[in-house]
Amino acid sequence: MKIAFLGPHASFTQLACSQIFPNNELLPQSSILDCFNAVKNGEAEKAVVPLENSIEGTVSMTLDYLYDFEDIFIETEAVMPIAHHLMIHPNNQNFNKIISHPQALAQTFHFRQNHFKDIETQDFSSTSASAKLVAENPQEKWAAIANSYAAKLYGLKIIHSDLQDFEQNHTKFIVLSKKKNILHLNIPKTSEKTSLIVTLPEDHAGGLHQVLSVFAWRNMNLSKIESRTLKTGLGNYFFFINVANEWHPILSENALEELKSIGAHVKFIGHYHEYLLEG
Ligand SMILES: O=C(O)C(=O)Cc1ccccc1
Repeated sequence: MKIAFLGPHASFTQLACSQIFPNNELLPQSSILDCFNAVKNGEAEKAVVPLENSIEGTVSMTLDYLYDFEDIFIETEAVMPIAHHLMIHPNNQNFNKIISHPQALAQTFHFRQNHFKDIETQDFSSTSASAKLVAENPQEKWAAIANSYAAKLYGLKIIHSDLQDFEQNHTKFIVLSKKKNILHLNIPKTSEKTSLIVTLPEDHAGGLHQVLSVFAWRNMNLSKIESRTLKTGLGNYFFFINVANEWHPILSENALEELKSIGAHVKFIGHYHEYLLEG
């Protein structure tokens, strides 16, 4: 099976992907958008992308594409511990710029403030892309923030380890597919959930309260609700909602019916299990 992932090789997403799909053909993509498109166009059967980090929060691009793309569903969610390291080309002694994925730069903000306050930073498409760039440009005095596997693969020297600002640093990765399918893996399972994207009909007092009450009186436990801009104007949002309980078919159908009857638009994103990966 062909699996797209946010590459190049040695990204955190690849470390997650190769644990979820150990014996499959992995197709590195240069952006999260390319991962969604690879599934949409049938170039890959599934894709793995990051959704949320325990320090920095949601990867907003992933949330936006879950809203934008028709018929792309979450099949599973996998949580992996994240450790960041600062690395340079072995021919260099020092550096004048740090490059990495914006999530990695954000997760190491305090470390950088304390140790390298005046050093310029630059966002890059992934941590492994920045490690690769440092390796390919020894004439530039650049450092990358990436994982230890990237340091090894691209021949870089780690000069600071474990830069993440909080000891507990985990990222949730999701598996995308065109099928409404539950992926069963042979690794420890932590929970089961359903994801929905809800948009309210119009701005009126109690609109969100009405939506939430649909779940509340059915005793359906919500484990996440996040608002995200619809990009149609300030103050217009969609709501990404996780229902934590098992998805009881009749109760859930009724809930969806009631949501429709109050004028809310509901997009089903997936019913799936959450697994725990190794770091
Ligand atoms: O850039 C990567 O390696 C990714 O896979 C995205 C990411 C960045 C930082 C933490 C977790 C995932």
